[in-house]
Amino acid sequence: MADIPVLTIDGPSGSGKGTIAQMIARELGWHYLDSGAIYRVLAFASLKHQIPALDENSLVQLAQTLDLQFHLDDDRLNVLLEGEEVSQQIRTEKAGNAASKVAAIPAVRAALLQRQRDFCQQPGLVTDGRDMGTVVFPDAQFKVFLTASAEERALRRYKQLKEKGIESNLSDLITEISERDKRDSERKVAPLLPATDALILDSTELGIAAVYEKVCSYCAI
Ligand SMILES: Nc1ncnc2c1ncn2[C@@H]1O[C@H](COP(=O)(O)OP(=O)(O)OP(=O)(O)O)[C@@H](O)[C@H]1O
Ligand SMILES: Nc1ccn([C@H]2C[C@H](O)[C@@H](COP(=O)(O)O)O2)c(=O)n1
Repeated sequence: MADIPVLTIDGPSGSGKGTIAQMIARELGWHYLDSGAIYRVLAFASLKHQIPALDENSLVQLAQTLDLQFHLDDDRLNVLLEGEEVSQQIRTEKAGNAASKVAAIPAVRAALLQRQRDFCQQPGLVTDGRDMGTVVFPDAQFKVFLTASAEERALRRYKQLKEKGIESNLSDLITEISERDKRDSERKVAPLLPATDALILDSTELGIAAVYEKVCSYCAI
């Protein structure tokens, strides 16, 4: 793993991690891991298999055996659970919150660690999440922590939902995002935190193209 280049992009929900990570993975032809999607699929699968939220042993067993596939297309990431397309279902705010809750269980995180590391293959890996630079790939050559104000991130989510024809309430989104930030940042294991050697980028005032340019220049692409 040591000689495989890895770029980690961590940050809170809606900061633009996935957008930038996918752009760079496509540009370089590197593998792409959306680690948040794993937690989202796990939460979704636990509902599908009717596992009670407090049944940690069953959740861990599900995490160990989760039948999950990712395919990165030209314009989106396709996610399959047990062969069934779930890309849209796992992207709701409800699914994000459910993911944040299962992700706070230390044994669940431990069960998913090697699965994430297995994505590290030649010619390289771009990955986004909360603990990619701190826990999963601590030796990554390039680490970015991408952030933005909660208001700006909620506004991005509001526009994203509107484009999909889904009406939402901006102040509810700000509340949901802030609550998720708090849970992800305050949990005991692998909290949302910049790695000490990460480039910290605040994108509140930056568009996608400007963030992409800054990350490319940091990685000397
Ligand atoms: N710098 C930016 N300026 C404006 N809009 C942006 C910027 N970066 C991303 N967006 C938009 O914000 C929305 C959320 O972006 P994205 O899904 O990449 O965030 P994320 O950090 O991966 O979120 P999550 O953690 O919830 O998966 C998308 O609609 C995306 O197009
Ligand atoms: N490395 C990761 C990635 C994600 N999570 C948890 C916490 C998030 O709120 C949730 C959904 O992630 P998203 O798709 O919004 O990036 O999953 C985590 O704990 N660690």
